[in-house]
Amino acid sequence: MASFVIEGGHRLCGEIHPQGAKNEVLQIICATLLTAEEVTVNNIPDILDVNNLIQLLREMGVTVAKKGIDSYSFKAENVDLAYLESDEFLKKCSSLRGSVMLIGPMVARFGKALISKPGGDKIGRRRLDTHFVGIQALGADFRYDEERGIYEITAGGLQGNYMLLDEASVTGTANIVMAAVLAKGTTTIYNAACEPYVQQLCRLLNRMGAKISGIASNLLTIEGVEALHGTQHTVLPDMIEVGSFIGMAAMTRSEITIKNVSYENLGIIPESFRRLGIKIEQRGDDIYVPAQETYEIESFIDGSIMTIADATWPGLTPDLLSVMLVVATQAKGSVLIHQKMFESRLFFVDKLIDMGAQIILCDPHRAVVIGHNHGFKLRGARLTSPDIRAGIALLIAAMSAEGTSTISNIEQIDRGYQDIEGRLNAIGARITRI
Ligand SMILES: CC(=O)N[C@H]1[C@@H](OP(=O)(O)OP(=O)(O)OC[C@H]2O[C@@H](n3ccc(=O)[nH]c3=O)[C@H](O)[C@@H]2O)O[C@H](CO)[C@@H](O)[C@@H]1O
Ligand SMILES: C=C(OP(=O)(O)O)C(=O)O
Repeated sequence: MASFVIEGGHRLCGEIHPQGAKNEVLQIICATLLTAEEVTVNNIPDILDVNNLIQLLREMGVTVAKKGIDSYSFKAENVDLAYLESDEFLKKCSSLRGSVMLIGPMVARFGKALISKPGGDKIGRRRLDTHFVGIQALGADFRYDEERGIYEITAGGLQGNYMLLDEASVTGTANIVMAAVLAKGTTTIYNAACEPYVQQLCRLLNRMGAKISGIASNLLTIEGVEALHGTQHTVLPDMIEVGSFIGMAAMTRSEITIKNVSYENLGIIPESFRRLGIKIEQRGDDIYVPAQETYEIESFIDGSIMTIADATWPGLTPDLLSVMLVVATQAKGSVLIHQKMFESRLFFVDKLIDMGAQIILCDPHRAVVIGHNHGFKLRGARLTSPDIRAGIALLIAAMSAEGTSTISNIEQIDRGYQDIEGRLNAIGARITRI
């Protein structure tokens, strides 16, 4: 298990480039299974979750070629269906949340998918009902094999249908869309998730020959087609990384420029940081964050205390709440952070409290943060990274703290952030991997 040793108190200065979006690329890579032709994907981040998924596809028989520094081509001409039954495949799926999105394409193209309970962050219950109910609505049979602990989905041929999802699940919507593109007839998905990840998937599928309309809304209509063909795709910048860098700049009182952020795809993220009092300037497609000695959390118009809560898109992504919480610890004022979606994502605040932050954890979903307004610096500490976003939030806390901190279990951070210490050290951080 690797660790980061962080010397706190150094300001950052300069430009930083966000990597390609993890949650988009996981969908896109799975979608390449929908055709026997070559699909080239650009701007793929070099991170653990993505590399594991690429490796999994290779082992499934997909021809994967590295075309450039961040470009790969995928050709799923000879998929080894027997491998998909093997314990080895199922074990690998269980360590990777993104593997759940193999179901849609596999059922659509080969009529069968097996999957073990997918991995990912341990941040509370993460049910898969939406995925299975949606694919069942297209005519697939679904069975849970208790002995092997696996889900088995089979279909003689999928048939388009109307469905109203019980929740706007991101990966669930992706799975159903990928199944529906090759189904007979028309599928309508109401209460579909419409995060940029899903939008990008739909655009890719349309370039492959699919007929999807309603992209960016919560009502998707998919006219099934006989087959899909090869194409090219470029992954958007990772909006969670962009948000993480905004928070990092504010917390360390640094002046940085985040390059090529695809501003139009950031939704409410910039405004949410502005509500914490952080100044952000859009400069073309870059975000400039000036050095700020202080930032003051806004109140609501009626004077009541600000709440920052997650919601499905175009609401605020839950993946940035840990970062916003940490940033609030040095703001002027108070804020209620309300993590509605996940049940166990706020427990890392105990570590921030040990570092000197003023936080009241009201319940597993809500924490009140009373900012220090930089009047008191957090203290360096020995920390461990419980999940990817708490990990980056703790890294931010450590970078702003007095003294040296150690963060263990940084594999959690590596799941989603490419060479994070290299990129941050290049603009002034002092982070060592041991
Ligand atoms: C690989 C990937 O893409 N992971 C992302 C994806 O996970 P994932 O697709 O697994 O998450 P879901 O969208 O299915 O749901 C996330 C959580 O929110 C709850 N929920 C969801 C929708 C809703 O309307 N109400 C509700 O309460 C679910 O029960 C679940 O606990 O989306 C999450 C929500 O943006 C992000 O945190 C994850 O980073
Ligand atoms: C929760 C996340 O990832 P995963 O869905 O892969 O666990 C995340 O990216 O914040």
